[in-house]
Amino acid sequence: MTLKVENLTYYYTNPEDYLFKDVSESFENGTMYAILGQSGSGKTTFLSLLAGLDTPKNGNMFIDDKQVKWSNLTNYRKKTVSTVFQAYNLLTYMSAYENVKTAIKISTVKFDNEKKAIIDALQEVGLTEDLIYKPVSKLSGGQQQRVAIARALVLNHEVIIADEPTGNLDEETTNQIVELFKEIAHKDNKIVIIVTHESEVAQASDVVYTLRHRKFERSA
Ligand SMILES: Nc1ncnc2c1ncn2[C@@H]1O[C@H](COP(=O)(O)OP(=O)(O)OP(=O)(O)O)[C@@H](O)[C@H]1O
Repeated sequence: MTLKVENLTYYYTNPEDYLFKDVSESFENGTMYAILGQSGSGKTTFLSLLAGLDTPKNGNMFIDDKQVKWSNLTNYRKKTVSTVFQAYNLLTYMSAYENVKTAIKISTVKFDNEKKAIIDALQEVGLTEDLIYKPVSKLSGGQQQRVAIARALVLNHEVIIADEPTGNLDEETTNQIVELFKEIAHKDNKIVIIVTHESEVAQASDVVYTLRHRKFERSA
């Protein structure tokens, strides 16, 4: 699958003050992408367009050659893209199992064996059985991020987007989470796009973009 953007332009209030203009890039499955850039350069804004959470001032987005309608992003969010955040955004009073189950409940995905799908996703991210029924508030940051990744994986969407997913984690845990994202791209054949300011994440990625001077530069 290819996720393609064409002439993407975004500004908040003043068109002269655009964050980026006429960005045209393609994202392919089996590939991990990092997006770097100074604070305030517009990385999260760019990601919110790819995640179907906001619409650009101009430009188009395509899945393979099918145009995504900006006027109806619900379908795109339900079927194509899953997002992982820096602050995990889990329901902390619920267990890992229940967090993943809730994601299924609010989606359109149906499983013959839902319990197996949930446990498979939690095992894929390396959570052991003794952890998956505890409230996630009792888990470490790295373990909580694994739950958030399992929640994104269970729906089997083609595009996994992550905004500073290792921003709250120590170096060793960061490396483990980066390896996990790499496996998701390379073994599960997904498109993985990560906004980061960390060099470990960029070094592990197949392609690195930097948002600099309001332009995207590709450096790998
Ligand atoms: N809702 C908004 N209204 C107006 N300006 C905004 C809004 N959200 C963000 N901005 C501005 O747009 C610019 C880009 O913000 P964005 O969060 O995309 O940057 P970023 O590169 O992700 O930054 P960081 O690395 O600090 O998270 C910033 O100058 C920010 O202040």
